[in-house]
Amino acid sequence: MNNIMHPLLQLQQLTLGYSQGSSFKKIIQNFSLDLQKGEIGSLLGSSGCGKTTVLRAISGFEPVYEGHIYLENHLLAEKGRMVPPEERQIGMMFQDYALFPHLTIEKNIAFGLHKLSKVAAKKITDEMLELIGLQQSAKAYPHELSGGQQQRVALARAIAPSPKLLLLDEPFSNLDVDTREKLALDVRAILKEKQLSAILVTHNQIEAFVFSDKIGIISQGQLLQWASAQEIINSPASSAVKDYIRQDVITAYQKMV
Ligand SMILES: Nc1ncnc2c1ncn2[C@@H]1O[C@H](COP(=O)(O)OP(=O)(O)OP(=O)(O)O)[C@@H](O)[C@H]1O
Repeated sequence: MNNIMHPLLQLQQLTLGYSQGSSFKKIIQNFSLDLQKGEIGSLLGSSGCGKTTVLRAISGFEPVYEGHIYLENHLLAEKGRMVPPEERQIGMMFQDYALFPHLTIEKNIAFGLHKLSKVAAKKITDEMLELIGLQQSAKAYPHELSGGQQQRVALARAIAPSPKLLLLDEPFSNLDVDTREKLALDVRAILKEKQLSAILVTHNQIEAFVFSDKIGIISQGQLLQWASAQEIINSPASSAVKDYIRQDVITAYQKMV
């Protein structure tokens, strides 16, 4: 089956928002994008523009008021219909690691594998430990690792159950600048090695540019452009996009490619 004809994720004409008493506050409007299998996307925008709301609708924690969400052509959400989060096969990784402090690193990674046999879970856990380069820390506890190492464990735990899509909500933002850029590149390499599709939410332009195949620029609940970094630099969809992307980000990106 042709991936181009059937994107992994389709967001079609979404309206998202929150009920406030008897009224409805629209946060996201007319929001559409396609993510292909194996593609890494970012949603980039200033605080409060609605990035997390989109991620929460994809993961199944917020309802859709208009439009449709499809994953591998299966309808996940439309008005009045929500496939529960645990049935979506979508992995998640957040900024606050959310590791279990009383469990060792290997037990944290194996947490989502409880339906598998012990042998099968151990095989995947070992593979994940190798993927993130922390085999030596299997028996350690989270507090014994650095912030960057803890985020690697959070990544391993999120991808161990082989989700169809990984959602990352500002996963690098608690880390210092050097660590975050290196980790963003390491995580990208790991996702590419596993051919995993992902969407990152960030307000950090450099992070979005180095991490993603496609960048979605959101302003005031609207998707201004969904395109590769190079397309956004060469052909910004509007003056708002052109004004939004900082020159130092373009310079840094062009040095890297
Ligand atoms: N449960 C809620 N009820 C009402 N309004 C909400 C709720 N959650 C978020 N909002 C509002 O929706 C808007 C978008 O929030 P969202 O968290 O999606 O933005 P964001 O772009 O991810 O911001 P940030 O980068 O600061 O995390 C904000 O104005 C926020 O106040």
